[in-house]
Amino acid sequence: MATHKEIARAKVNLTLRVLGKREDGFHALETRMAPVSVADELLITPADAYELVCDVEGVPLDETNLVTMAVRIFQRETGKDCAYRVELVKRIPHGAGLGGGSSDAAAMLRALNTLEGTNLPHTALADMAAEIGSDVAFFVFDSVCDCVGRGELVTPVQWDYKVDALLLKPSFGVSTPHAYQGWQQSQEIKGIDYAPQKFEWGEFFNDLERPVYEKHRFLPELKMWLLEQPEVAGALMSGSGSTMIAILQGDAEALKQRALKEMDPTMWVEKVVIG
Ligand SMILES: C[C@@](CO)(OP(=O)(O)O)[C@H](O)COP(=O)(O)OP(=O)(O)OC[C@H]1O[C@@H](n2ccc(N)nc2=O)[C@H](O)[C@@H]1O
Ligand SMILES: Nc1ncnc2c1ncn2[C@@H]1O[C@H](COP(=O)(O)OP(=O)(O)O)[C@@H](O)[C@H]1O
Repeated sequence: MATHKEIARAKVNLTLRVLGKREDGFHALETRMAPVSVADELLITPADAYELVCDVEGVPLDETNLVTMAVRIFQRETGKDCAYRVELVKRIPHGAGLGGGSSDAAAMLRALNTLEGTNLPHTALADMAAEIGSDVAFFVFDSVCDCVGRGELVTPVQWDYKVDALLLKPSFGVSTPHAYQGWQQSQEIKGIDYAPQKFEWGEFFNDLERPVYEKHRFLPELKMWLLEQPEVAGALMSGSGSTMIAILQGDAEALKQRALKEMDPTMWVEKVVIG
């Protein structure tokens, strides 16, 4: 059988409201998430036993990899062998708030559902996904969704837009648990704009900016710098960071070159389409 290719798109959070801490330690959320055009790839070939390889260093290749977790849950729930060699081609940076690992896991569930001929509905895959992580169910649908609960209760929404954006990620990442832990005690930094931004496609805000900006002062500086640039219609941190989303109203390349020169030459910068 030929190699099966599954695309795992990254996400951004267009809105993220933290409602409070739950008894199980997770935080209750309301978030609208949207896929973006930057993506990892899973190249899947039949083999004697399951095996995972990756083209970049630093991604765990043991049972903690979210792709492997997806395989184990699928095997348990369906009784299938899932003997494949999976080549993971990483293009989504990690610790970025772009959900790379979560998207890889959901892509693996979608691929197994096709390759093993199980034809499970998205809702059944989303139940498996929720065991892996709060964000994973969203990636099963691979479309704009409103997510509640701890993020795992997902409803696809009609969203007929294609929005050009520039993603900018400094070389440091942000730990998701740390972002949530700091939420309750955190304060706004004077002079930084946290207010919801309004677009024809909806609102744009993120309650995790407050705790993350307190710890990583470069991020609010980057946001405010972006908001002053003529090419930028809006700017917001994605998820728990450290990626900043700049909504474009002008030339992406000119903005990218200026950001690298004036803010940080080591940033990962990528032009994407949201939606
Ligand atoms: C913040 C968000 C926004 O979309 O994404 P990222 O920015 O990390 O990509 C998500 O809520 C991240 O989802 P995900 O990365 O799947 O989180 P999980 O593995 O389930 O949880 C990691 C840890 O984050 C905290 N956590 C996560 C989700 C949630 N609703 N409340 C929490 O408090 C918990 O401390 C948990 O142990
Ligand atoms: N398939 C995977 N790709 C990337 N990271 C993974 C994967 N599986 C597990 N991880 C671990 O998850 C961590 C968070 O990665 P990721 O989900 O891509 O970022 P984020 O939580 O910021 O969206 C990584 O540092 C890595 O140790």
